[in-house]
Amino acid sequence: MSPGQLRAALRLYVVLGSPNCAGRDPVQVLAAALDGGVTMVQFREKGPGALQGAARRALGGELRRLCDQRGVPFIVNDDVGLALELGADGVHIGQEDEAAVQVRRRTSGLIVGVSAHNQAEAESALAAGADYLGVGPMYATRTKLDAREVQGPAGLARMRAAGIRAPLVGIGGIDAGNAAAVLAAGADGAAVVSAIAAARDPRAAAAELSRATAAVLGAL
Ligand SMILES: C=C1C=NC(C(F)(F)F)=NC1=N
Repeated sequence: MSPGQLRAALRLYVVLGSPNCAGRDPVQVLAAALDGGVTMVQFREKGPGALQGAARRALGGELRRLCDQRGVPFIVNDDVGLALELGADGVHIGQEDEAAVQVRRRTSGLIVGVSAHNQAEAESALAAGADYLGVGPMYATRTKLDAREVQGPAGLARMRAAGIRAPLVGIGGIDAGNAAAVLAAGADGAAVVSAIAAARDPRAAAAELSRATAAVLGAL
């Protein structure tokens, strides 16, 4: 996938696992989100109640198949072995995870995304071979229990001003009401968890976010 294709894929990036789906079947929630127009998917089975072992692998396989059917890139969070086992299109790792350079070596050809909270982390991740950066938290987040301090879209704008040209996606507390500011700050897309996965109507929530992100990118 070229950097240009990756930028387009990052426009509306849903990140989810069973703990984020408000008790609903994550497969049904993802199918609805895909119908609503999400452009990339991250399987992040983490936090209280997360599946482990065979159940985790089975859910990952079902979500992978859904994305395959829709031609949407499927990324696995943290677990490189699971990403390889599921034939994922990529992996997303945090600063505390296996260094991007090791991951790059083990996953030749896969998309490698890395979380970055500041310029130094962004530069080291890109030097290690990251294909895109997840920058946040943009706003107060309901999902990540150990989130770093909220930096807002300004934090992402600072990275662009400092010369970071790589594909960037903002994450943390993003919904249809505040997504535009993240893209206007220079992000290629918005990564969304609860605003879609916990929505009463995930398809409608994804469609509203898809319109919001397309409108800003179209206007830039
Ligand atoms: C901790 C994370 C930070 N950023 C991202 C994403 F936005 F998708 F790149 N995903 C994560 N799991």
